[in-house]
Amino acid sequence: MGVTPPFPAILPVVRGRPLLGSAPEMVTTRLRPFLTRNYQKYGPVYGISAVGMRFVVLAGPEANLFVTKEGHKVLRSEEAWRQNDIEMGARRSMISLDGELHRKYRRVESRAYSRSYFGENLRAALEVTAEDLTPVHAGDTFRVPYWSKRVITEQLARMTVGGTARPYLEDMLTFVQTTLMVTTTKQLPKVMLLQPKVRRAKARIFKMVDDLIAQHRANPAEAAGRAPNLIDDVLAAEKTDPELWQHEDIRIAALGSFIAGMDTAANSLSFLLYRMHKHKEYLPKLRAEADALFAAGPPSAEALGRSPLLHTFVMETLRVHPIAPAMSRTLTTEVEFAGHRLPARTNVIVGTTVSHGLDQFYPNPDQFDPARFGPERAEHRKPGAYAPFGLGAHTCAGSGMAEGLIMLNAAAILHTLELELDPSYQFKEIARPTPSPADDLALRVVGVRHPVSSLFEA
Ligand code: HEM
Repeated sequence: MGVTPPFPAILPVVRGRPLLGSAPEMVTTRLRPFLTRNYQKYGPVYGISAVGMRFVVLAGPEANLFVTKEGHKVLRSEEAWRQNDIEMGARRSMISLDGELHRKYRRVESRAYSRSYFGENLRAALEVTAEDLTPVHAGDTFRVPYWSKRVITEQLARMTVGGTARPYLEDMLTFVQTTLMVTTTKQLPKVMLLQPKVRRAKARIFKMVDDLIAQHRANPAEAAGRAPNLIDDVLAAEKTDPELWQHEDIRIAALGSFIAGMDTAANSLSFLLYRMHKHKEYLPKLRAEADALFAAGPPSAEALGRSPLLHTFVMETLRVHPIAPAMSRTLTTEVEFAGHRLPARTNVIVGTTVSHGLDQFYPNPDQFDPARFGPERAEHRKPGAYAPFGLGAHTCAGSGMAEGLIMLNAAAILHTLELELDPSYQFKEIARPTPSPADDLALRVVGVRHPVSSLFEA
């Protein structure tokens, strides 16, 4: 981050703790309630400081509408993500770019993250789910966060880069989580990147991706008679614009689905599994939907999206447990927002999910209630009310893939297993760096409802 201009004179400023400022509240598990409390106290714009850094928060529906309309003209992503590129050995990546270059990268990379691409590769994703459900038996303990990470990471590997992440799961988690916690959320000191296990993980992951890139070069999709994936798309772009795509940039692009999608989608799936079994009155209906989905073999992506209760459950889970509660940006120019003039170079935090906790949109917002998203109430439809996938130019490029994977895995679990949450379990969240249920979240396998093979049988 660059030098932060002083706060404008009349801006309300949150009083933080001595030296630390509001840093302890900026951990991702505490950020949304903190930004929401201060939105309710000060309105849509206020200042906060954290260990000597100043940020201006733009929050609530006002901020969401402002970013949607004006964000591409006045907000820059580079400062927030540059350190991550450097640590990943790249010159640039989709998320750290702005303007025309960002649009170019996004055009190339987003096809392999899209809903339709997910639909074309659904069977490959379901094969991974099946592999990881097969060893589960009645009486076992189903470790929710571990199972979700293992399955989603492998699904992303097979679908987006045509490889396997099985031998690299621990390396992938160690490298990506530590790097993001140092460079992006800044909750760990830089020295953590020097730990031997992080350096070893980085070397192994880079080798895995470099080998995949080499294999794709040697066997282009068309010649090999297979459908192109993310690496093929990037290599095709390199051919037309070699200066834009040097090896390091291709490598970070190939790692993109893991950096952006592994923890985000897995943690959301874990929250969903927790919610489905905590609010167990919904389970009979959820199981009936899942059984109908698999009645004639694997469902289509469209059928998954049309499952009314499962879909609203996912939406409500993303409202209550958004894994990216806010976005970090820099103002490229002076702007006027909610009656305040903010100078160029101001570090802003856009509290995109503050609206998720406001009574004006979601009556009784702390209550988990999937019916909010049903056609009668559609509480999320009001402008600026719902943004679990961010807003503006950098809105999640993988939202279609994420929703598809989360719903597919949840439906397959509902169809095959009867799981139960211990009623005495005390739910805890951790920030690594995105919010996740704590590692001890587990469900008891009461029984097997249908064999895993039934996921594929017509
Ligand atoms: C429920 C799961 C997910 C959530 C809630 C989520 C949320 C987000 C958010 C909020 C952003 C914007 C970050 C910012 O502006 O600073 C983002 C960006 C992005 N996400 Fe996701 N994400 C999820 C899963 C995924 C998956 C599975 C993929 C890919 C396989 C993915 C790929 C991306 C990419 C490539 C970007 C950068 C887009 C750009 O810079 O233009 N995400 N995501």
